Order: sequence, then structure tokens, then C-alpha cells
Amino acid sequence: MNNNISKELNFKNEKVLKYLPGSPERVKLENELSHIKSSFIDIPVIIGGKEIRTGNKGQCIIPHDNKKIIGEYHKAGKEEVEMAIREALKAKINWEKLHWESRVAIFLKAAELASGPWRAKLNAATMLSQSKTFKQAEIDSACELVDFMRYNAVCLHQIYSEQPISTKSVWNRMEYRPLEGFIFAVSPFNFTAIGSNLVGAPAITGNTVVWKPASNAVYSSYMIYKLFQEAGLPDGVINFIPGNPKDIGDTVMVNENLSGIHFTGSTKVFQSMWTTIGNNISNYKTFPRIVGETGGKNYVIVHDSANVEAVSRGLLEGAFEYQGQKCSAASRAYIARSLWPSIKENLLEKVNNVKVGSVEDFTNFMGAVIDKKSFDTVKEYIEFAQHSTEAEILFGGKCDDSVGYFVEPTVIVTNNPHFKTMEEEIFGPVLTVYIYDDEDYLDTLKLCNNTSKYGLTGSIYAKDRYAIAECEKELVHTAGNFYINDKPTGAIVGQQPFGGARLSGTNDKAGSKLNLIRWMSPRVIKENLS
Ligand SMILES: NC(=O)c1ccc[n+]([C@@H]2O[C@H](COP(=O)([O-])OP(=O)(O)OC[C@H]3O[C@@H](n4cnc5c(N)ncnc54)[C@H](O)[C@@H]3O)[C@@H](O)[C@H]2O)c1
Ligand SMILES: N[C@@H](CCC=O)C(=O)O
Repeated sequence: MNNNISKELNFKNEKVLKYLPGSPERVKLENELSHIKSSFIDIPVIIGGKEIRTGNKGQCIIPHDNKKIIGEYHKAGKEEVEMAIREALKAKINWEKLHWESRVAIFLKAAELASGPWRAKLNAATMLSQSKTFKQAEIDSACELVDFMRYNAVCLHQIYSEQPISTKSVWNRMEYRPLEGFIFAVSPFNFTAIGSNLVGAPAITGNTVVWKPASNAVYSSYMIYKLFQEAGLPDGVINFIPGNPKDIGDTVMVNENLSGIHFTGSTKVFQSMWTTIGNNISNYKTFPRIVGETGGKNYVIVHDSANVEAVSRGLLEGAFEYQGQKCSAASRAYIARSLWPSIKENLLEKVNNVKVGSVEDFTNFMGAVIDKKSFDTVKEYIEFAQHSTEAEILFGGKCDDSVGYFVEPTVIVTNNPHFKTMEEEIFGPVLTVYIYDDEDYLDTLKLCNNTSKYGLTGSIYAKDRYAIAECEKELVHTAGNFYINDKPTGAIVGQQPFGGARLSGTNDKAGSKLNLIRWMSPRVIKENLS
């Protein structure tokens, strides 16, 4: 392992392309969409670089066109899971010895490919596999992915540069070793880029990985695997094992060589993983690092000094972009009574203009929710509100899964600040509004603080600086990402490192030095020169 620093790396966020009709990027993306729709791929398990076809298959379905299957994937069984762990441990021997610049070069190459020749392929896969509009795909599978790869390289460089103090007669050095063992990466369906970073962050620091992608996003996850392969990632550094989550998890998490879990997904699944690790704690060779970014019940506070247009736009985009399936999505809003009539009018006008449908029609603002299970869950929440005396559906509420899993953008108004949809993560296009009396602003902040067990994102809209300061202070533990006069979604790598606490995760800030550090075990070397 050689931690010498030999070159400066610079970072600039990837530019978001516009996809105007007739633009080169639009033509490429449209061609790629047609290509994926007219072909069918068979996705193998990939272990130590070898493709394995188990014959036990799952399907890759387009959520907005739910009779259309664009591929099938082979599911890993116990035997493949154990093989993946063995191959990861084998690959680690050479991977961790490789000069750090060689590791970084592979991820910089992957970024370069994703930024250029692979961009349309990754975006088209994300649009069809996860029903993201071109805009939402662009900020995910192009920009965030590229940013993660490039920014991790910069952060790694900085970490390696951080060395202890030495004296004339003592030379102290810090060697940033990867963890001993293998890392289990488990990714969610909703961001292609998150999957790339869940595997990329441990790998760039010299670890090897067993990767279980979300079953409803195997298609785009496979594209990420192929991207890394194209960039020159050696066999076995990342092992791709789609399949039944519990079967895979139960086998991986009791392995004595497990050195860490890099998870993003729901709170419940993360809690169950932590429990499994706890129950096996005397079985491991090292204490596994547990890193997990999980659910949210993200709030928007609207003070009576807020700008109505900014609030309405923030609520529209924050709650309904990508069908509300961002962990950061605005899902509860506390609005000052005096502003409510004008916000209501403005918001309703905006929501009324929202087009929901196939994301292959570039004029649509929303696509479908990810699958039947999610559709049913969201529908149940809406029906609960429809039948309640404590709430009224102000807008939307219709659900139709005959062609795709479509749910209208839905606005609920409740007179109960602890109404079910004010407290629980729905992960769909549902915003619940609670109106408070202007003079109760401070009490409303306390209410917001005590309403949800999550602590991911939140925002305040106000012109009054004292109101903003109160909010910042009172809600200090409610959000790892707090926004002032902005929506609570859309964090950018390097600008707003992302993650929350409470039941929203371990807050290790994906795409930052803090996260990379979790995959390292420093060794200090003191050399006596006298
Ligand atoms: N905080 C963040 O940064 C962030 C980002 C994206 C998504 N999320 C959260 O993710 C959730 C949505 O994603 P999802 O539906 O894919 O989440 P999920 O929890 O259902 O699944 C996440 C992953 O865990 C796997 N899994 C499920 N049970 C498992 C088990 N017993 N053992 C091992 N793996 C298991 C799944 O197959 C999938 O790969 C939401 O709660 C959202 O808030 C959080
Ligand atoms: N980082 C994204 C959310 C990721 C979770 O789904 C955002 O800030 O909107």
C-alpha cells in the first residue's frame, strides 16, 4: 500500500444538460430509450468477473408501462453468495496493494465514461427501470454519479494528505488501510447514483465488495456494474449478486469476515440488519462498520413572512418530483394561517398543471411509482385520509395501475398535526399540510420537532431573520440537511453532503470525506530517528 500524494485533483460539479428538442443529448437519449425497449437482456450474477446464470429469475418491469419487461435477472442463492464472499476476499489481496492512484484512476475513468459516451445509456436505463423523467435521471445517473466518483477521488487525496505531527527525531506517519474482510453494499431502488457510491466508496479506499442491488432496480444497477468493468475495475473487487434480500442478507451478515455494511434504504430493513449483526457480534474477526442512510418524514415550515411563489414552487418540486420517492421529499408542511389562502391558490394552480404519465413523453413532470407493492401502500395512505374526519384531500388522490403504477400528486390538509400522514414515511406523491395560527410559530416548531422519529431533511421559508434563526435553533436535531428558503430535496455532491440522524441513519454523509473515513482503518507508524 502506498499513500504517496503525487498530484492535485480538482473538482467541479458535472453540468446538468437540458435535453432541448433536437439537441444532441436528446437525440442520443431517445435512441437509447428505443434501443432498450426493443431489446431484452438477460442479467447474470457476476462473481469474480464470471457471469453465472442460476435459472432462478426475476423480471425487470417498466413501472409506467407495467406489462413491458425489458430484461430478466438471475438470482443468487446461498452457494453464489458464499462464492461472492470468497472472491471478494481473494480479490482484496491485490486490490489493497495497488497504488491508490491506480484505484482512483479507475473511478475517474468511470466518471469520464458516464459523463460522455455512457451518459445516454445510464439515463435511459434509469428512466425505464425506475420511471424517472429525463430531468430526474440526468441529475441522478449522470450528474450525481459522476460527482460521486470525482469527488471521492478528491476526498481520498485529502485524507491521505492528513498526517500526524513529526519532530526532528521522530517521524510519525498515518497509513490509511482498508478494512480487513469484505464490505456488504445494499442499495435502494430510487437513485442509480446511490448504488454506484455504495460500492464505489468502499472500493476506492481499497476494500472489496459484495453488492446486493434493489430487486426493482437491477437493470440500471447492472449498467453501473458494466460501467465499472469498462473503466477497468479488476474482477472480484465488486461482486454483483441480485436476489432475494433476506436470503442474501442472512448468509452475508453472519460471515466472520464481514467488515462493514454500506446500506441505503428503509429504516426497518436497516434496523433488522443491525439486529442480525448484534446477534452475531462475537462471531466476527473485527467489529463491522455499520453505515446506513434510511427514511425520512421531511418538513417544510412556512412562516408568515415567506414568499408565496417560492413556497408553492418548493412544495411542488419538493413533494412531487420523482413521484415523491426521494428520501428527502417534502411530505409534511406547516403553513401560517395568514398565508394559506394565497399559497393554496398558487399551489393548486401549479399542481393542476402537472402532467403524470410515461416518462418517455418528455413533457410529463411525473412518472409512475416503482411497483405494485409501493402503489398499494401509497393508495392505502390516501384512502385512509379519504375516510378520515380529520383530513380532507385538497387535490389528487386518484390511483390507476391499469397501464403503469400511476398516482396523482396528492395534497391532504389535516387539522391533526399528528395525523398518520404527518408522521409516517409514505414514499409516494403525497403532501400533508397542517395550518397553524401565525402567533403559534414557536410552538409549531416544537410540534414539528416532536412529531417524527426521523431526522433527514427540512426547510424553512421566511424573510424574517429572527424566525429563521429560531427555526434553525429549535429544529437542530430534526434534519441532517436543513434548507433556508429552498426545497428540502436536491442536495449536490460536494455542496450539501447528504444524510440524516435519528431514525434516518448514521449520517455518514454520502459523497464526502466523512463517508470515506468509515471504510478505512488507520495505522500510525512511529519511527525513532535518534
Ligand atoms: N437517507 C438516504 O440517503 C436515502 C436515500 C435513498 C433512499 N432512502 C430510503 O430508502 C427507502 C426506499 O428504498 P427501497 O424501497 O429500495 O428500500 P428497502 O429498505 O425496501 O430496500 C433497500 C435494499 O435493502 C434490501 N433488503 C431488504 N430487506 C433486506 C434484508 N433483510 N437483508 C438485506 N437486504 C435487504 C432491498 O432488497 C434493497 O436492496 C425509503 O425509506 C427511503 O427514504 C434513503
Ligand atoms: N440526495 C437526494 C435524495 C436521496 C434520497 O433519495 C436529495 O437530496 O434529494
